[in-house]
Amino acid sequence: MNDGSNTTWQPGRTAVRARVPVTLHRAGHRTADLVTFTDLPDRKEHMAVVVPGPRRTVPLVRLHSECLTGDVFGSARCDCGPQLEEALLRVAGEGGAVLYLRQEGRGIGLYNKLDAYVLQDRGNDTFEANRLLGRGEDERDYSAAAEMLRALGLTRVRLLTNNPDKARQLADLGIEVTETVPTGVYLTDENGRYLDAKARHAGHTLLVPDALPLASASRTEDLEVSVL
Ligand SMILES: Nc1nc2c(ncn2[C@@H]2O[C@H](COP(=O)(O)OP(=O)(O)OP(=O)(O)O)[C@@H](O)[C@H]2O)c(=O)[nH]1
Ligand SMILES: [Zn+2]
Repeated sequence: MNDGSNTTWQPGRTAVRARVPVTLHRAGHRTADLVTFTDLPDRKEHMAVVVPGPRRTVPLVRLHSECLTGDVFGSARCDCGPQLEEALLRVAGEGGAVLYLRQEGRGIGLYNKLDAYVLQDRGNDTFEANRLLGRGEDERDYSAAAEMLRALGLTRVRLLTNNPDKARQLADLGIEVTETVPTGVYLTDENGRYLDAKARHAGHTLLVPDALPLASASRTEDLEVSVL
C-alpha cells in the first residue's frame, strides 16, 4: 500500500489509509476502529482509535502523547497511563477519538526522557531537566493531529485535556475546539512534583471532573484521585 512517503507533503493531503475494527479490553470490551493515515506531515506512525458517536453531538477527542513508560509499563512517575485509560473508556462510551501521537517525552524521545528522569532525581523539575539536556521544555507540535482530525471529518471537537497549549495549537491549525473537557488528575507517591510543575509552569488546569470514570482496578488500585 502506498503511504505517500515519496511525495512532498501539503496541508490537507492527509487521508485515512486503513480502518481496522478491534475490541478494546481496556475500554469495557467495546469495539473501536484503529485508523492509520497517509501523508502525515512529520511522517511518524501516529494512529487514531475511533468510536462513532451520535451525529448531532460534538465528538470527544483526546490528543494523547506517547509515553511508553506510563502507557505500557504503568510507571507511576507520570499520570499518562491512567489518562489514556480514562480517554479510551470515555470515547468508547460516548463516541469520539483518541489520537495516539508519537511524541514521546514531549517530543524529545524516550532515551532523552529517561535522561531527564535522572536529572529530576537530582532535584531538577521536569522542564528544567529538558533545558539542561539542551532541548525545548515542550517540543510538541500538533500539525499531524490537526491533519488526522480533518481526515477523519472531525473539525469541531470537545478536547479532553488539562493542557491549554493543545487547545490553542489546534485552534490555530483550524480545528474548532468547542469545549475543553478536563481529564483526571492521578496523583501517586511519585508524581506530585511532576504534576505540580505542569500546573505552575505550563498552566495545566488540574481539576477533577465530577464523574471520573473508573479505570480498571488492576491499574488504579494504588492511585488516588486528588485535586492539587
Ligand atoms: N521530557 C519529559 N517528558 C515527560 C516527562 N514525563 C512525562 N513526559 C511526557 O509528557 C507527555 C505527556 O505530557 P503531559 O505534560 O504529561 O500532559 P499533556 O499531554 O500535555 O496534558 P494532558 O492533555 O492534560 O494530559 C508524554 O509524551 C510523556 O512521555 C518528563 O519528566 N520529561
Ligand atoms: Zn507519562
